[in-house]
Amino acid sequence: MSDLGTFIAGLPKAELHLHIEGSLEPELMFALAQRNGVAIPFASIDEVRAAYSFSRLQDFLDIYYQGANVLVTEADFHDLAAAYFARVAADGVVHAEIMFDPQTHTDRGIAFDTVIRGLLSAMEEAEAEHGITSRLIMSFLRHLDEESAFATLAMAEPWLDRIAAVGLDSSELGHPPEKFARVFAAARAKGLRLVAHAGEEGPPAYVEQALDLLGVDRLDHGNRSLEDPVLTARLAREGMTLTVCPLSNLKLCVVDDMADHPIDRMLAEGIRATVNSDDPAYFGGYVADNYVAAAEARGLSRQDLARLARNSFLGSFLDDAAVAAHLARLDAYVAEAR
Ligand SMILES: Nc1ncnc2[nH]cnc12
Ligand SMILES: [Zn+2]
Repeated sequence: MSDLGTFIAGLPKAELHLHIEGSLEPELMFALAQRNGVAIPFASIDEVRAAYSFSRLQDFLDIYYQGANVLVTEADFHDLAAAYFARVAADGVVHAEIMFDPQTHTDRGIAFDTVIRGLLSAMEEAEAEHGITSRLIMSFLRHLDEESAFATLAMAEPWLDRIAAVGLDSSELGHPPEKFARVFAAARAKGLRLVAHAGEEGPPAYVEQALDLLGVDRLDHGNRSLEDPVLTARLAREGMTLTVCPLSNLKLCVVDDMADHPIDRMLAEGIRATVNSDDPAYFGGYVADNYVAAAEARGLSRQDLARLARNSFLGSFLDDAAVAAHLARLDAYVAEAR
């Protein structure tokens, strides 16, 4: 590993933008397809990987929802999340706030309880085995209607003490945040934190809606905010965390080239940007790979990388004491590496 790679792998960090269904590696997809007798339209693992070529978000989503069909039992959800935690333990991840999409599973007859029990047991194990703490974010699929989101929130009722936040993902264009303003208000009233994807493919106006109509605590992606200088200044002024995903942006053509990635511009504008993997099994890398790709393409310094890791704790839903402890460990690591 390069010096840069070694520094990044050891840098304590939180991952704040990770869809657990997007960490389904082709090897596990095949194993689960066999275990559950589910047919998949691929003859080999190489064929699966060859299909991962996308020119927009929707190309990816079509394949991602198809892949999720192999997830059936509580053990499947457990194994999926356990594989993620084992993998990112090597990436310096000490805390992860992971999204799951209940509707992807409940709409095909899998019980909400099956999904969440599997994920929660893997999260408990990850803390014991890898020292990684984690939180759950329940994301609503924005291509579905408000009624379906409300039904999902109702299913989550017995589990609210184990869910940190709700999120909003899937096809952005044509599904503005305003469509979910009432569901987000209801989630807020139940004590949940709020995050939403906005400004990945959607315009700056969608980011404004996420802030003003949903009242999000954190913004997923947010790239297109930079098209609007007033919005850019507002995000910086309000200390809004952006969970940016460089390899995802490249794979989904949000940027044409990593050399054009705006991560350092976000930092220069004073935005609390973080680096995350989004759907690592589909986009060619886990969180440390995202730091390395951005650092190499944009010439990020160790100071920039430490800033990004620092932002990941500041933008997390951990309490102040836990954030302070992580920051102290991060500072010690950076001082030691000098
Ligand atoms: N990058 C992304 N954007 C929107 N929805 C998603 N679901 C999983 N990954 C996503
Ligand atoms: Zn995402």
